[in-house]
Amino acid sequence: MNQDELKQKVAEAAIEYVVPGTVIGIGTGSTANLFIDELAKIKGKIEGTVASSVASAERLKGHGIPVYELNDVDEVSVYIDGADEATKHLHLIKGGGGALTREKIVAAVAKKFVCIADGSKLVDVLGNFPLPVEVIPMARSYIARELTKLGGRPELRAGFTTDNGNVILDVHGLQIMEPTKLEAQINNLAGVVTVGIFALRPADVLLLGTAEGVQTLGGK
Ligand SMILES: O=C(CO)[C@H](O)[C@H](O)COP(=O)(O)O
Repeated sequence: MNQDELKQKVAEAAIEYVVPGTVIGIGTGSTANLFIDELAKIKGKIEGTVASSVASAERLKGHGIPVYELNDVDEVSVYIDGADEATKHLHLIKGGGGALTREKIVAAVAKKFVCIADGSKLVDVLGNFPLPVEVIPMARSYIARELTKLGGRPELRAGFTTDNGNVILDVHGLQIMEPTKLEAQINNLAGVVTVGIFALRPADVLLLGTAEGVQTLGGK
């Protein structure tokens, strides 16, 4: 099976985690897109969704699935999203698609976070994938210097602006041995909006698409 087929398998498997009659949090990226397409088949069973990006909101609306503002919603039963890297501890790197801040907000609100990914995303140590950091534009140079002090090689994501009007620095060359510590450390830098480490609020469930089938890590 190729990567796209594995993504399709986990997108289908994630439907089991949809709680009928509730608002579902929807992530961003190619795997999340496949999940949206699956969700469309059962759209009558949910109250609606909140989306972690403008792109996902558009796709949901295209299927006729209601999309609410997060501020108008009291509860999100489950958040379903992809990842760029994941460990067996369910720590993640996210933000390859640039939606990390809204993804982290919806994940924080959700009662359960189900991460869906093809098996190639499972790693022993996070950091091979360049770590995205969303930064207020005026702090870009300062944050780049601070990230260099932490041992990384930050690169501005050229020509890219987030849905929040900010820039992204992709940090190469980090071996993230202590994800919760580094997440807090980078988040504490003045001018950082969000770092793409999801460890302080890890996934609750990780569904991995493999040639042998969908592997489930974490709780049900
Ligand atoms: O964090 C993300 C977007 O900001 C995505 O979840 C991540 O980039 C994985 O994307 P894909 O499902 O296309 O492999």
